[in-house]
Amino acid sequence: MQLQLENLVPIPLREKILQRTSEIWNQAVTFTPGNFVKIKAPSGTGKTTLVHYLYNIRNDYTGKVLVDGQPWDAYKKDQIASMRQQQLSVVFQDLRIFEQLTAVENIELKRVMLPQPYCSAEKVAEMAARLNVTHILNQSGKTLSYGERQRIAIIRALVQPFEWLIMDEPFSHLDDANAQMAADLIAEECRARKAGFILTDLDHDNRFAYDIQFNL
Ligand SMILES: Nc1ncnc2c1ncn2[C@@H]1O[C@H](COP(=O)(O)OP(=O)(O)OP(=O)(O)O)[C@@H](O)[C@H]1O
Repeated sequence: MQLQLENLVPIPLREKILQRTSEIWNQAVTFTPGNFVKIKAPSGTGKTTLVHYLYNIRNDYTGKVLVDGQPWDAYKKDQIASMRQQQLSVVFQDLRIFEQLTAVENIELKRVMLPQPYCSAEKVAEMAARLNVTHILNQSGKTLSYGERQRIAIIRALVQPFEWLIMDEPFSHLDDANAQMAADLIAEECRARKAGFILTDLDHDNRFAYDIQFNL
């Protein structure tokens, strides 16, 4: 799946953005399939806005987000739903854990979405062990700490097939050791699928061998 931006500018941030230079906003950008992409920016400059545009849950922009050469609004709802099941996965900054479900139910919801699950239940258990969250799998979503929610949201994003994984500050609640374990798992899962990712973050980091980095 090819993702491209063509002169993308968020309408609410237009004045602010056009006063400075950005490697993303108001540019022609092609994200090469399979690449590990980092987008770095200080707080409040639009990382979450960009992630929401890429996943097509917000569209208050001028310019275009092109998916396989077509703007998002050229696709029908069922085509977009199918892309989100098969080609595009996401870790939102606000994590979106369903609080009325347990941690493992949050993961299962995504895993069994397809008639043929991409991952086995054993694989989920293995990922949970790697990220040190086995002991909280049956705990209610409501009671999870932010660091636990973040690791559950990462596993949930990894149980489906995808060509692109979009992640908004995915390690913001994790210490360095846990962040590196999560990064190693993400890199392995992306390589297994020959998939790429687009990750936003505040600062420079060496957690991944990034193919390309942009300043927002
Ligand atoms: N729907 C909206 N209408 C108007 N302004 C908005 C809207 N959504 C976000 N903003 C503003 O746009 C700016 C960028 O917000 P965004 O959440 O994308 O930033 P961010 O880079 O992800 O920030 P942080 O690092 O704090 O998470 C902020 O100033 C925010 O207040």
